[in-house]
Amino acid sequence: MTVDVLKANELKKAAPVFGQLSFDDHEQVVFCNDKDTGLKAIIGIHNTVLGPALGGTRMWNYQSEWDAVNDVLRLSRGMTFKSAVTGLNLGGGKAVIIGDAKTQKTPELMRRFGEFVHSLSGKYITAEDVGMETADMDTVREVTPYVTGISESKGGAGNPSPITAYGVFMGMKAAAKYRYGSDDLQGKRVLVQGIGHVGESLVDHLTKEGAQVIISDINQQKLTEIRDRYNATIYGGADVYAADVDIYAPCALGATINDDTIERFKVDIIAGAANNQLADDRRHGLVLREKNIVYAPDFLINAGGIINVYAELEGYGKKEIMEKTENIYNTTLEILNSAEVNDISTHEAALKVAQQRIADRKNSK
Ligand SMILES: NC(=O)c1ccc[n+]([C@@H]2O[C@H](COP(=O)([O-])OP(=O)(O)OC[C@H]3O[C@@H](n4cnc5c(N)ncnc54)[C@H](O)[C@@H]3O)[C@@H](O)[C@H]2O)c1
Repeated sequence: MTVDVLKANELKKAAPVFGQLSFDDHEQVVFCNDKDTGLKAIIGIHNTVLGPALGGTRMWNYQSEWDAVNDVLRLSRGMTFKSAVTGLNLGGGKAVIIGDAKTQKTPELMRRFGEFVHSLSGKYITAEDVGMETADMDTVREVTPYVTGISESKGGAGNPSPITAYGVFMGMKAAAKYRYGSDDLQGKRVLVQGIGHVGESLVDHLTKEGAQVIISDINQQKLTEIRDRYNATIYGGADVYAADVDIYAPCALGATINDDTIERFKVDIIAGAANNQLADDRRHGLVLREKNIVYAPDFLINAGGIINVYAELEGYGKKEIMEKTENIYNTTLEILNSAEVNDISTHEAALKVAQQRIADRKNSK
C-alpha cells in the first residue's frame, strides 16, 4: 500500500488496465453495462481480507468516465480502512452509477444493478450513498440479498445518518479532550459546513452540549430552517475556510482541505463527516500537523453509518450500535496520541492501525 491515490487527470496517464486497477491493490473492479435500462456502473472491490467488501452505491452525473473510475476507487479504498480501523469484519468496496439520480434512476435500472451485485455472490455488499434512498435499496433487495440499508419494515437498520452524526460528535469530543484537556464543547465555536442528513443531527448534539454553532450550506432555505430550529448562527463571512472559530466540521463534500484552503484555517480542530476530506492524504495530513491543527481522521469518526449497516448483517440491536459508535471516542483519542508519539499525521496513524489489522488477519489465514 505504498502508492498514492491518483487524481483523475493522473489516472489518464497510467497504463490502461492493470496500471489503474491495481493501484493501491484493488482486488477487483467490475464494469456493469445494460443498454435496455441505460445502466452504466462500476463496482470497486478494494480488499476482502477482513470480510465481504461493503460500501454504498453513489449515483452521480460525472463529467467523465475517468472521474467515475477515480471516485469509485478512492471511495472503495476508504471503506477498507474505515471498517478495519473500526474493528468490523468487513472489507472495502463501493459502487458508482453514472447518471443523474433525479432524472435517470428507475426501478428497472436499480434492479439490473442489483443483478450485477448478485453476480458477485456476496463478495460485494451494497448500501446507500449519495443519490440513493432507502427505497432504492428495497428495490435492489428484490433481486439480491447482498444489500443493506433497506427499510426498517423490511428488516433493515434504517437511516444511518443520526448514528454517523453521533460518531462524529464522539470523535470531535475526543479531539477536544486531546487539544484542550477537556471534552466539554460548551462555549466552543463550531462551524458545521453542510447541514444535510448528518450535519443537522450534529448541530443537534452540539446545541444540546452548549456549543456556539455556526452553519454554512449552499441551500439557503435549509440554512434558515436549521438556524430557527437550533438557534444557530448562519456564517456571514466571505471565506468559510478562514472563519474565526475553534472547530471546523466538514459535513458536505470531500477534499475541502486542499492546497487552496489549508493555509487559511484558523481552527484548533477539524472533525467532520465528509469522506476523503484531505485532497492529498499524506501531504495535507502533515501540513495540518505542522500547523498544530488536530485532525480527527474522517474514515475513523464517520464510521457510525457502517456500524449501523454492519449491525443489520450481524443482527445487532440499537444498544450495541450505540456502544460501538460511542467507542469512536476511545479509538480517536488513542490514534491522536499515537500520532504524537510516532511523530506522524493523525491520518497516517489511523491508516497504520487499519493496515496492521488487515496484515494480521492475512497472516493468520
Ligand atoms: N449519511 C451518512 O451516514 C454518512 C456516512 C459517512 C459519511 N458521510 C458523508 O458525510 C457527508 C454528508 O452526508 P449527508 O448524508 O449529510 O449528505 P446530504 O446530501 O444530506 O447533505 C449534504 C449537505 O451539504 C450541502 N452542501 C453541498 N455542497 C456544499 C458546499 N459547497 N458548501 C456548503 N454546503 C454544501 C448540501 O446542500 C446538503 O445540505 C457526505 O460527504 C457523505 O459522503 C455520510
